[in-house]
Amino acid sequence: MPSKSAKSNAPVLITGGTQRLGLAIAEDLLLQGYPVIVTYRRDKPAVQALRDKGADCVKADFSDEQGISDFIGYVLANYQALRALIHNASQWLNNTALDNQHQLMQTMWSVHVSAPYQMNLAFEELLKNQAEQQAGDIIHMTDYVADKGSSKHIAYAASKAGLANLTHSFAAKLAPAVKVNSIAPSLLMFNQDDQPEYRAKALAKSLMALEPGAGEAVAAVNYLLASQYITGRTIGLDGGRHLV
Ligand SMILES: NC(=O)C1=CN([C@@H]2O[C@H](COP(=O)(O)OP(=O)(O)OC[C@H]3O[C@@H](n4cnc5c(N)ncnc54)[C@H](OP(=O)(O)O)[C@@H]3O)[C@@H](O)[C@H]2O)C=CC1
Ligand SMILES: Nc1nc2c(c(=O)[nH]1)N=C([C@H](O)[C@@H](O)CO)CN2
Repeated sequence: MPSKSAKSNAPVLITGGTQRLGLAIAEDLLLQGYPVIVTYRRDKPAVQALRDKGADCVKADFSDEQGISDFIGYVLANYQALRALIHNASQWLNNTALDNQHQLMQTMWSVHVSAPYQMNLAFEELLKNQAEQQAGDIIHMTDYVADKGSSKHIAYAASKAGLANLTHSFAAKLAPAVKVNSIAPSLLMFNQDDQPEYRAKALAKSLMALEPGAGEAVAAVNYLLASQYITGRTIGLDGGRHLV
């Protein structure tokens, strides 16, 4: 059973929950006593480690329609309620990541917009089924560049803007049983292959000029889960980048 701090024994579903921010969120919620479902694409040690902690780890690729449909079918066949749905899965593709620009935009749209859109619709009743005491939650992990754009990640930024727009529509559609919010990070965690020059430039983009780590995202998720009132809003985790 979940700890006192966990308001419901319905699971939290985190897409892309086996590395970096998603993994940190999944591990924190497991420690609080929430049941957790995570999705992953690539096998890695964290998958078994999460299974050992009781998580349901489901292999799923949201870059195509069948992958999204298969995953939705699995959840509907195996679960009757969800405490929260956290759309974290993402590919940070730059403008030249694929030769075919149509495929690049399709992939970004599929992972960042179509998959969250279809899951939000398909899981509406599951999120409402647990709302006896606490509203259910949908959290969209967007990005600072959803508002500002990105010259090097154009399709990525556009798709994150689409995801941010889903927050407005679904907040209005699902209230008051379900709250729907975005978390819009800028730099939280570098990638292992980020070079010193890139790191220095990235740090200089914000007033705080630091790499805070996954804890910022974990704290923001917990704030939203605990709130009775916030919906249709975006929490910016960007170190004051908008004022630089
Ligand atoms: N890290 C940061 O500083 C920032 C992060 N964000 C956002 O926060 C979220 C988490 O960031 P971060 O932890 O760095 O994310 P990652 O780049 O580490 O990706 C998270 C997960 O998404 C999964 N994923 C990728 N493509 C697909 C796909 N086609 N179908 C299903 N799953 C997929 C991956 O699964 P697998 O590993 O199994 O392939 C991966 O584990 C993302 O939405 C990101 O855009 C925004 C701004 C800054
Ligand atoms: N899916 C991902 N999206 C983003 C990542 C990432 O690693 N995976 N990283 C960033 C950067 O940190 C950027 O915010 C600062 O350079 C953006 N999105």
